[in-house]
Amino acid sequence: MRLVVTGREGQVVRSLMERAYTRRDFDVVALGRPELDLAKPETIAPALTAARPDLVVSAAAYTAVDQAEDEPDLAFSVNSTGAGHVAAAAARIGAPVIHLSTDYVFNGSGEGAYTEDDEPAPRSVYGASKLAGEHAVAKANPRHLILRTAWVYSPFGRNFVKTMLKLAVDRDEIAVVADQWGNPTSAFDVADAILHSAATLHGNMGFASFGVYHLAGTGETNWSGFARHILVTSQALGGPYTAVKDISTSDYPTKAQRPANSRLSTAKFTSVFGRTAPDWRMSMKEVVRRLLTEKRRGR
Ligand SMILES: NC(=O)C1=CN([C@@H]2O[C@H](COP(=O)(O)OP(=O)(O)OC[C@H]3O[C@@H](n4cnc5c(N)ncnc54)[C@H](OP(=O)(O)O)[C@@H]3O)[C@@H](O)[C@H]2O)C=CC1
Ligand SMILES: Cc1cn([C@H]2C[C@H](O)[C@@H](COP(=O)(O)OP(=O)(O)O[C@H]3O[C@@H](C)C(=O)[C@@H](O)[C@H]3O)O2)c(=O)[nH]c1=O
Repeated sequence: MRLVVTGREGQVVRSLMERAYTRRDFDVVALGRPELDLAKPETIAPALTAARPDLVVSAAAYTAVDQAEDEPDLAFSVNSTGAGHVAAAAARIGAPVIHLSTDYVFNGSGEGAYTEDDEPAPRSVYGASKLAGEHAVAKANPRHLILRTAWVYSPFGRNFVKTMLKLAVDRDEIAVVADQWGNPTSAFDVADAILHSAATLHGNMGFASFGVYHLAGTGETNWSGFARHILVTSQALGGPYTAVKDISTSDYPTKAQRPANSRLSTAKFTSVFGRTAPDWRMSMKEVVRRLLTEKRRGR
């Protein structure tokens, strides 16, 4: 089965390439700029058509949450218009699309974990552009899976785990918000879920499983708890450690507002696809171990 994925250097794209490398049943092709530029709609259909996908994975996005507040037009053109064109091109080729979205579509005032039936109401330009992207994808290609994930980390690109390990080297203490709750998710677990759901869709194309799903690491924490666990794990593996101080959102002003609660219920994905992402602490340990090993090897 040939998967064509948008983006080349993103966390999820690189994790997908790595996970598919050892599998005979998947051939993954990554398309990035300049041949596929989500901000240039005219590049999208030709690049996707030439790559001959059985299924398209729409993983590229404008992900700079604070910067998006200053560049709303670009964020919407990439995350909404561009995503819509990807889904439309896939439909014309006859391919389903798996599109990635975010917990930041919710406003965070809810109490428990959000389900797919809860009403999104984004607080940020990034969240609003991703919600508009969900609508554009669903309209352009009825054969879609929209996977909302959260707090993604990996050995690749920019993410919270890498930031904390870097800050720990020369800070005596890191102050981190303790009043925003969610589910840290390894990009490798997202990649595994994409491969699993792609195989399910391919094996049973008439199966009514298209729609919106939540897919995140099992277990919840806040950013401060996440930071503390990263650093304790790093210390246990011989890496950098520093203390973490709990602060509140008002002590850490940012351009974009983030939800106080963006926990995602993954029950629907589990019940339809028969799979649950591992506990976030287990997956995080593997990523920290790999980052420390790569650092020791000078990579
Ligand atoms: N990171 C997170 O915490 C979360 C991410 N998500 C969603 O998951 C998906 C994957 O995220 P993640 O892997 O972390 O993203 P990254 O930020 O790691 O990578 C984004 C990718 O998108 C590419 N890209 C950006 N703009 C364009 C463009 N105009 N045309 C083509 N490609 C472009 C980037 O290319 P280049 O390398 O050239 O810049 C990069 O390869 C996204 O849809 C994101 O919204 C959802 C929840 C959490
Ligand atoms: C670096 C740092 C961040 N923070 C806070 C700011 C913010 O509230 C929270 C997370 O910060 P970051 O900016 O690293 O993460 P952020 O860019 O908000 O991460 C989001 O990215 C997008 C793409 C998503 O889709 C989301 O699911 C989510 O993962 O931690 C601290 O309190 N102290 C710190 O030293």
